Amino acid sequence: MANIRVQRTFDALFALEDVREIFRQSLPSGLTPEQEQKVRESLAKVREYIGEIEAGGANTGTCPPKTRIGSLEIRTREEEYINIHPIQVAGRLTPEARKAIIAYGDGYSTCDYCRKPFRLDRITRPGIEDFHAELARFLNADQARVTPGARRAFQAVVSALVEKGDSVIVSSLAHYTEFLAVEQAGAIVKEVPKNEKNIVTADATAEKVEEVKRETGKLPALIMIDHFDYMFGNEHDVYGIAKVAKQYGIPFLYNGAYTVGIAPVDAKKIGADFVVGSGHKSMASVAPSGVLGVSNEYAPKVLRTTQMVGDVTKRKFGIKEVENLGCTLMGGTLLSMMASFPTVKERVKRWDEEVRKSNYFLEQFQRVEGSKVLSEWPRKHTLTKVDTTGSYDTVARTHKRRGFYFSEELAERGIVGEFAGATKTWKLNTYGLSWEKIKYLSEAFLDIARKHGLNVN
Ligand SMILES: Cc1ncc(COP(=O)(O)O)c(C=O)c1O
Repeated sequence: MANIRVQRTFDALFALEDVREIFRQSLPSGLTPEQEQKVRESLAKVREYIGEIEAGGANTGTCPPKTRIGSLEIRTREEEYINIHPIQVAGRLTPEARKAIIAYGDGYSTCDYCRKPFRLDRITRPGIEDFHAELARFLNADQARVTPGARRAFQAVVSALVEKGDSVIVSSLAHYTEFLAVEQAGAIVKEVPKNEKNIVTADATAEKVEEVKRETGKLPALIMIDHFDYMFGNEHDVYGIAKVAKQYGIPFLYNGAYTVGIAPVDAKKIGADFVVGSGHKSMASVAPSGVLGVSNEYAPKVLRTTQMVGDVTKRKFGIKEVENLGCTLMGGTLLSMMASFPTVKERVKRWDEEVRKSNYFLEQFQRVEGSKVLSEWPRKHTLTKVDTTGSYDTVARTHKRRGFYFSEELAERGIVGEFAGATKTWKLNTYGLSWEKIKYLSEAFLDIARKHGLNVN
């Protein structure tokens, strides 16, 4: 059953969009009588829906779920549930970003006032140029660009710096998109082994550099390391690894897919030549979006501009950047990132509190006998891999719904985002939950355990 007020909020927003569409279809001289009539009808609906929202009072009430409005399937997950999905939580939009999508959703909406020199990061209305400068300051990088996802930033850097047959060092917990960027360049990946605590260290990275040098007679062309990996959410020694990279004169790419936008990141302090972030993962932005910070040392290569001239037409393309294929985020994606940015800049200052909440929840979680944390402990991140083989999974073994009983128990309590049916090892992320929700979440896990006869300490 859906929540009446959430449902009607969507109904009202959609009816208002119908009104907007009528204005878009009308001539500059004004509405026709038929259009006037349609506007009146849609506004009457908006009033009706608002009436129902108000009548809901403090008690939200429920109504039959409506999954579609017109042809559009609606999604109310973030409104109706506590979402602990490992990769979704910090990409959740701010209200400002949602409004930005309404205002700038049209395809090339960023280009309304694009003037010479015709490049996205030089557009001043809306203030995209200023945003780029602010973004560079935020990352403490010399220059910044937006990209269609972190993966496209890896691709831009690798394509500029790595030649066919080169080696690129990545972590043994690296994301697959780093592998693909290297593969596309015709190079090969060399993984730094993780230690027994699932951490990638500076020493292990230096050993790998030596190994590559011995085997190929050449230094690796690039080192790319994830500050926090996606498998455990463990912290890796990016500061030490940056020093190793510097000693060998190898460019260092810091993968901040799990930090940029939620935790403070300072390219200069880290010693990174490149900082990559993911908008839809950690910057409250629409997908696909990402950011790339570049040092002045490498900007001439990675941000090189086109020199190509058409042999017949003699056309040239100004200052378009080759690795970025000219412009990147041309509509609602970028505007959502810009609209969320003030919130994002503030929220990174509260990272310690987010980590405290993560630790609090996991302390409670481990009170259920047999529930374990597989990530480093205490937590330094809100993304965590857990093992419930010795607890919730013991119930699943004989339950008629198998592992799905656990997802259903969580959903009944308004919690979603765990891997449905998984009761052995799985991941969760508590980022952005208030203390109230963290306590509710903790209690829900304990409650499910007690209900199924598990021991709670
Ligand atoms: C560690 C890490 N790096 C990079 C990426 C790719 O990010 P994007 O989807 O922004 O390209 C991911 C995505 O899950 C990730 O977990």
